[in-house]
Amino acid sequence: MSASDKTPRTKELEFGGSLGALVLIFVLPGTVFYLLLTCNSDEASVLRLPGPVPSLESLWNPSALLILLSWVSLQALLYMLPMGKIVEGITLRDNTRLKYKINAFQAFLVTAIIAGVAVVLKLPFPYVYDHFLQFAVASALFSLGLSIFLYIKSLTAPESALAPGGNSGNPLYDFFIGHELNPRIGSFDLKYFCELRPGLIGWCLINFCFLMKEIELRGSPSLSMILVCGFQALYVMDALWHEEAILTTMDIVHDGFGFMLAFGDLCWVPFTYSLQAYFLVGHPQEQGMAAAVFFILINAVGYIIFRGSNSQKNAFRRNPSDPSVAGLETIPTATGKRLLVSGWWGLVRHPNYLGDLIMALAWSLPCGVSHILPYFYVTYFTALLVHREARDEHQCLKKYGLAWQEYCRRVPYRIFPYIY
Ligand SMILES: NC(=O)C1=CN([C@@H]2O[C@H](COP(=O)(O)OP(=O)(O)OC[C@H]3O[C@@H](n4cnc5c(N)ncnc54)[C@H](OP(=O)(O)O)[C@@H]3O)[C@@H](O)[C@H]2O)C=CC1
Ligand SMILES: CC(C)=CCC[C@@H](C)[C@H]1CC=C2C3=C(CC[C@@]21C)[C@@]1(C)CC[C@H](O)C(C)(C)[C@@H]1CC3
Repeated sequence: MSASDKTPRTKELEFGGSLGALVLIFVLPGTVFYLLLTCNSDEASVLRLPGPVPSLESLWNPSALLILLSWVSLQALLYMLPMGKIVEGITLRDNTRLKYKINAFQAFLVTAIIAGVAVVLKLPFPYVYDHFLQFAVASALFSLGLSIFLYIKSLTAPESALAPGGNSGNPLYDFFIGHELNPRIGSFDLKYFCELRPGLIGWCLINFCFLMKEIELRGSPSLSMILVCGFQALYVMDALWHEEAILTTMDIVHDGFGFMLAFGDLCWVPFTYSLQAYFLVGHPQEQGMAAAVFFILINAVGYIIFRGSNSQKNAFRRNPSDPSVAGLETIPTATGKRLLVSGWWGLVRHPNYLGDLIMALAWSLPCGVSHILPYFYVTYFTALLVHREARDEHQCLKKYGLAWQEYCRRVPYRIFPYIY
């Protein structure tokens, strides 16, 4: 291996370095349980402590762990089935390119058919609502176990396979960010698998279980529940349909696979992103048709900006002469790549984040304005994307230098036009 193949030491630590990583390892699971316990209480007030801490016995349910393991195994099986195409990822440090299976959307369809059969067989979907906290505990333990396995595995990985963002030499920090970039067992890519399948498809299934719980309690699903489940299902299906696009995201290209993404993908996403539907079961909200149309319009505006900008950049990066982007104004960079300065990417520097945030708001509005809790997602997501934008900005400045400065001059706003 030549010296340039080796992953250099990570010098600039993010998230407050190893102390920040230590705090987040406790704060992230703590937040999940705080939110779920609050949502379970009658008042559902984030400003009050959610009553007594549940006993350990009430948090632990071997059946929940067994169902979770069966779920992950089903998704792993669907991932491995010989369906879908194979594509290559970006070029790695050792000049190789990994191959990835593109079949997440098919996995979703098969899962939907299995769920449909389970409805006909009258399987007890509301069980997930009744034991939600126990599922969250099982999932948190599973992601912790996976992160420990990933860190131990990374200790025997070649130096070129380590993540540029998670090779600081500090075990705690590297455990949190992820030490190895693309950990694989044979051709099974653990990070790529976890990024979209068990968590995102699981999020949709959890929402569906909550909808079934509403039917059990009230005879039919509420309009609010239908809107929340519909909006979020559209978002998940969109992500699965455009699976190939995640191969160029910073999660796949820069961050390793460690506690942050393992916990994020397998516990944080399914158990906090489903909070609106969880809230609606215990705190029903009446919404009229006019309000529903308004929420659908907001979601549609967000989706058009999100999808339009992501597709524009993906088309441009794949082939700058593609007729859909060939007419757009660009600026050259020293790397040979160009930057778009018109179209969606001329509006703000992260139009895809703007669209994502508008959709996030549309997912909370059907839950009414009496509680703050259903607005957790849009609040957290704003913080996540502002932080993510700063990380990306830093990387782009390093990568493109003067050209990036010129882009910032031409497109002064980061996410919100004329505001930020
Ligand atoms: N729901 C959720 O929890 C989350 C959703 N997301 C969503 O994921 C999607 C992907 O986000 P993310 O991975 O953060 O990053 P982006 O898709 O925004 O990609 C950023 C990269 O795009 C390229 N780029 C930036 N500006 C330009 C330009 N003007 N012209 C051409 N290329 C440009 C640069 O890479 P290069 O030049 O090297 O190609 C830059 O590093 C977003 O829609 C985001 O909202 C993200 C995080 C969480
Ligand atoms: C607070 C915490 C635990 C941080 C971990 C962050 C993760 C939850 C997110 C990092 C990037 C993500 C992406 C998606 C989900 C959330 C995480 C994993 C994503 C799969 C959602 C669907 C989108 O369409 C997407 C595919 C663009 C997106 C990719 C990034």
